[in-house]
Amino acid sequence: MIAVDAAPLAVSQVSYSYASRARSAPVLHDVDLTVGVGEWVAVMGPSGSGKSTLLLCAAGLLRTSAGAVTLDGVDVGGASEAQLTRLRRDRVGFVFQEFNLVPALTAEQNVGLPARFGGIRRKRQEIHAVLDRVGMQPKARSRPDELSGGQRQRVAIARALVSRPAVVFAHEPTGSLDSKSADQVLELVHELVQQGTAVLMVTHDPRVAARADRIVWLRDGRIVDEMTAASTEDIAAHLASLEDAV
Ligand SMILES: Nc1ncnc2c1ncn2[C@@H]1O[C@H](COP(=O)(O)OP(=O)(O)OP(=O)(O)O)[C@@H](O)[C@H]1O
Repeated sequence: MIAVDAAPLAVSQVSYSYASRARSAPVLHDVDLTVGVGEWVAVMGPSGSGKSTLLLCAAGLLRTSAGAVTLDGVDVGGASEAQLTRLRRDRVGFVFQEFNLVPALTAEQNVGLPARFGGIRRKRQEIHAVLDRVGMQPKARSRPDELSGGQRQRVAIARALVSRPAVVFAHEPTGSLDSKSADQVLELVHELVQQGTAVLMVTHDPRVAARADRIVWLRDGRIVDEMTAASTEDIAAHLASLEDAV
């Protein structure tokens, strides 16, 4: 068991209410969650249970209404916007379907981008080596609109691999992919985890969650269950039982 203060990600007693629904019940209630070095945690639960909100709070993209988030040793609630920007740029990776790559830049430029923001120019050789690892070296000069969904996700993961972030936040990383591309993306996530990165991933897909070390179940904004080493069938059955209970 990893001590909470040594974990790359620690969410402690976090609650969250959207301002537009301030009078209604919070969307997250007293959530506690720790992701250790080289640990892959999947968040599952019925639609509207608060998975995306939890991910955004954990990544410091939403300021929590109560509780604390420690990301790579930084108290997110006490950090300035500039500190948060640096943290996200240097220590955190995002694999989100919606905002993965900069459309105007080629694959190789996208992979080198976080370092450029930090004033570092990565060697082309290093970028091409990592693109090669994800099978995208031949497309190094292509822009995102010239790539398939799976190819774009692979470039996004190459960017995370090269930056060696402490934590990667992933939201439905295989959502729009065919099963072969999805398998490739999951294999790359596994490589990230082996490299020591902590991964927090929201997914609806039991096959994806079955690859994680641990599954955390949300219902009505609360953690109601945890599973380790679960089969796809067990996960699907548990999801169905929670959905029926909603
Ligand atoms: N920007 C927002 N403003 C107000 N309410 C919101 C906002 N975003 C989400 N909600 C509400 O907060 C609750 C949790 O939403 P969230 O998107 O976190 O759930 P989810 O488990 O990720 O859902 P899904 O599986 O459908 O993506 C829902 O009731 C949703 O309607």
